[in-house]
Amino acid sequence: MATETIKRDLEAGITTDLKDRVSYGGYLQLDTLLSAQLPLSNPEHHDELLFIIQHQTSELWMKLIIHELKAAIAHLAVDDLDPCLKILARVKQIQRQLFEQWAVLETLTPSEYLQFRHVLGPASGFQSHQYRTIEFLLGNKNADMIAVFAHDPARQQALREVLQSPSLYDEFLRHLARAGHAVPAACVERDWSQPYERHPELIDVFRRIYENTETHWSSYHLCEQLVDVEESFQLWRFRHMKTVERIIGFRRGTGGSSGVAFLRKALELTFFPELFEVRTVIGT
Ligand code: HEM
Ligand SMILES: N[C@@H](CC(=O)c1ccccc1NC=O)C(=O)O
Repeated sequence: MATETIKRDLEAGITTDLKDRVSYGGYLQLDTLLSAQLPLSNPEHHDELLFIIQHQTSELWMKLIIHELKAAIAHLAVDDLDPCLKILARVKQIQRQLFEQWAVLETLTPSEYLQFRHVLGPASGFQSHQYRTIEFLLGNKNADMIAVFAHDPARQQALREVLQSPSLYDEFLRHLARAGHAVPAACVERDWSQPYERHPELIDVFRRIYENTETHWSSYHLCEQLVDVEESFQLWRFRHMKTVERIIGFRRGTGGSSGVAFLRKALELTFFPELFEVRTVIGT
């Protein structure tokens, strides 16, 4: 039998002269991106690159989530629900990428991680300003969280500004008030930097929406998108906690917290409490 060569020919139309033109690597700033992985272990530990890239890809996706959530908030502020719905559908898919990515890091064993953990010093994901920005944009306001950015006043100020602005949920409630729903005045105007307090009156607002879906279709759809986003966020937190548990057990974190116990407490936090509470009462 004749030997068959497996080869794809370059088509005549394929551009090969990219001098002074927009190229793949140039457009994407790949020199910058791919030179930003600098393991600290010496001699370099094989698995430190995995650790760095898992974090960097997570931070890139977080950058996009922030971009999208800020746009969603701006659309809600002018009662533009349709683009907001589309954005949240995208955010949900990015979140899926983020929580499914834990499977990659979970191939790191405790033995491997402990061989380079010491190079991390006091660094910790607790100091991720993008993660904290997302939490604030979604409405988990906690001024104490910005203390760890004291070494970087510009970042700390940027976070303070997000802390002091209405969250996605705040803007949704303001929209509902403008649309004629009986939203308590305390939800429409308040000190946005304070933690959100649940308002039982809102359960009736959401009950009306969930029991009259035809009349309130867009709001109903948005409620469900918010529930998706919260659930995806919780799945990320849960998988982070389980990954940490299997890699460092119940050791303290490099950031100084109790570790797994601290992460587990975050699972009790909720961004949109009334949207979960309404589920118990509709149809009753
Ligand atoms: C071996 C892998 C990892 C371990 C052992 C680990 C461990 C921990 C621990 C113990 C904390 C609590 C704070 C502390 O005392 O340090 C924490 C917080 C955090 N980590 Fe990780 N982590 C890992 C990977 C990641 C990755 C890949 C990300 C993605 C960006 C991440 C993001 C975060 C964030 C955002 C927090 C703050 C969570 C909160 O405030 O509730 N971690 N991590
Ligand atoms: N807190 C982790 C260290 C850690 O995971 C970490 C260290 C530096 C940069 C990001 C990290 N990721 C998440 O916390 C630990 O206690 O091992």
